[in-house]
Amino acid sequence: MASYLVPTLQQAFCGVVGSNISPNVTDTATGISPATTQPQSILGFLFSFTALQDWLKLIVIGGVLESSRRLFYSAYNKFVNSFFITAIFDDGDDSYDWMMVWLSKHPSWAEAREIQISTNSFGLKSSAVLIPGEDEGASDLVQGSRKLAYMPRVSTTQSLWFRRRWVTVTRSQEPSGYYSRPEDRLTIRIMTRHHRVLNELLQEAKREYKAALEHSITIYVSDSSNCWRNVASRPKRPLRSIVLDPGIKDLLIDDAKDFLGSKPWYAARGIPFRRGYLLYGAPGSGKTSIIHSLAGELGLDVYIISLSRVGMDDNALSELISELPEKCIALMEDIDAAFTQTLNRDDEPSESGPGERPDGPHAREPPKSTSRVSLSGLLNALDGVGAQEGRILFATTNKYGALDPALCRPGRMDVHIEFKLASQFQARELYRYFYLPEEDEGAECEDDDGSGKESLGSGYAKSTNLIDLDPASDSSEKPSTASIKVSPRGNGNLSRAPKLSHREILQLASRFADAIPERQFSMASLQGYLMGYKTRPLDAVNDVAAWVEKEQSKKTTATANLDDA
Ligand SMILES: Nc1ncnc2c1ncn2[C@@H]1O[C@H](COP(=O)(O)OP(=O)(O)OP(=O)(O)O)[C@@H](O)[C@H]1O
Repeated sequence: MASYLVPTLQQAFCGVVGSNISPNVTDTATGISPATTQPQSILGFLFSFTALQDWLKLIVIGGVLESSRRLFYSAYNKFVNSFFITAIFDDGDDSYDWMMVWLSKHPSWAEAREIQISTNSFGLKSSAVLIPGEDEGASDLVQGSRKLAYMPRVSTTQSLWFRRRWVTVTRSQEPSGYYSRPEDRLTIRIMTRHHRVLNELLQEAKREYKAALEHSITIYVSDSSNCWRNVASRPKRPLRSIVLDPGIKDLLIDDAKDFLGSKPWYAARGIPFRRGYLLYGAPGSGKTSIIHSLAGELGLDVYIISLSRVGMDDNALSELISELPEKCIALMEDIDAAFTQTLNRDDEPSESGPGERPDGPHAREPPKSTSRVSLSGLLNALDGVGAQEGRILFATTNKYGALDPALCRPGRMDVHIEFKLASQFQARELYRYFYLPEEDEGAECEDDDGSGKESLGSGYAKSTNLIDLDPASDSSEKPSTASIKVSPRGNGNLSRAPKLSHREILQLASRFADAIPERQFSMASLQGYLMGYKTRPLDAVNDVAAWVEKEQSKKTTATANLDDA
């Protein structure tokens, strides 16, 4: 074919060249100029039968070559891939966050030459603020701050070693969703034939991620598309910081721990593996705080179910509850509000049982429901067929009496606990914890047995000159801020705190508690009062009687106004 094509093309080419040399020369035989004949002869040649045969041959040979090339590459890729496991992680999935946190700490990943700097939290909900080297000596996360992450730029592939296996990591952006918005994707290829190595990598990444969250709990809420979204990580609150009447905290923690370890027991008896706690009582008495603290103690995430969320109805609620993970705390705050929003949330807490409305002058009409979640929808969601097993449900309310008995029955709410206004015992313990937050358990015991030993762990340094804190003693000897030496220690407000011994704090705590009338003030209001005396424990005690008087007269006026209305 080539032997045929070459002379013909040469002939055509020469004709064209010739026409350029003497463009005005006309072919005498035909009367047509060569410039017009040459393209026609080329076209004629190209579509002649013999040439078409040659084209066909070219196409067939080209096709065979291309197919063999593709076949070879696909076989080659298959062969190479058989030595690798490829895992894809999409942004928005928890596993993506595990991997990103793990990778951001990996030396090879951080040594990339084309770097993207990121303050992203990757679900840890604490943005990175420290530049590497800026925080010598400070441990990450413990102080609530993380280092910036150095990451390879998108579309680059980085390689690293994991358990003597070669791993390549590629960051890319792929269009996703309705508007094809680019979303980050991580592709990890591990040189191994076993999923075991991938699982080990995932386990390590998840472990590190959890360790980063060790000092915090993760809070989830449902978004407008009815999916659970990780919205915050909160520092764990020590159980000791919540002061309840003796026995309540132990009851809650023991019961919840016992439940979490009893899955086989429930299965053997065919009882649905769920537990519900109803915490009711005065506002600001620690219901929400104890739930968050328990979540930290039990290592569970908190899923907040808001019955009054826009778009929440029976179906959405049931779907949300069925999507809860196996071990978690589901929290429904102010469970009464969804059905009784016409009631004032600040009404006196009801002493009556569920379904028993208080009679008397303040009794109201049965409240109308304003929520799109119906009571039967809620009941079904809590223990219907789709209800998740293994979850602990906490519900809180200030109006126990307004709740439907069906909602409170065992199986839905197994344990009911009342939270009352502060007792003197609580006031004393609150004061003590407020000014001695770092006191260890041992120190508490030492003092409780009356030995009067002082705590070395006290937030307040040991005082050499003990002052007389006995209120019974002569008023001229009563402690006042003027009689306390102010010793600067460290930076910030605490540097202005006086040096008081452990024993002195305890004595002040007792005096503080004596001034608080039993069950009249919420713990939140006592905490609010002490906040005004962060560095003045003595003034807090000296001024408390006046504060109590003022608050009581405010309450009397408010009640009188309510009666007049
Ligand atoms: N028993 C308590 N011990 C220590 N602090 C408390 C206690 N009760 C309340 N507080 C403090 O008061 C504030 C409010 O508490 P919390 O939100 O837990 O009360 P609540 O009972 O859930 O109130 P509400 O019914 O209004 O939601 C918190 O900052 C908490 O630190």
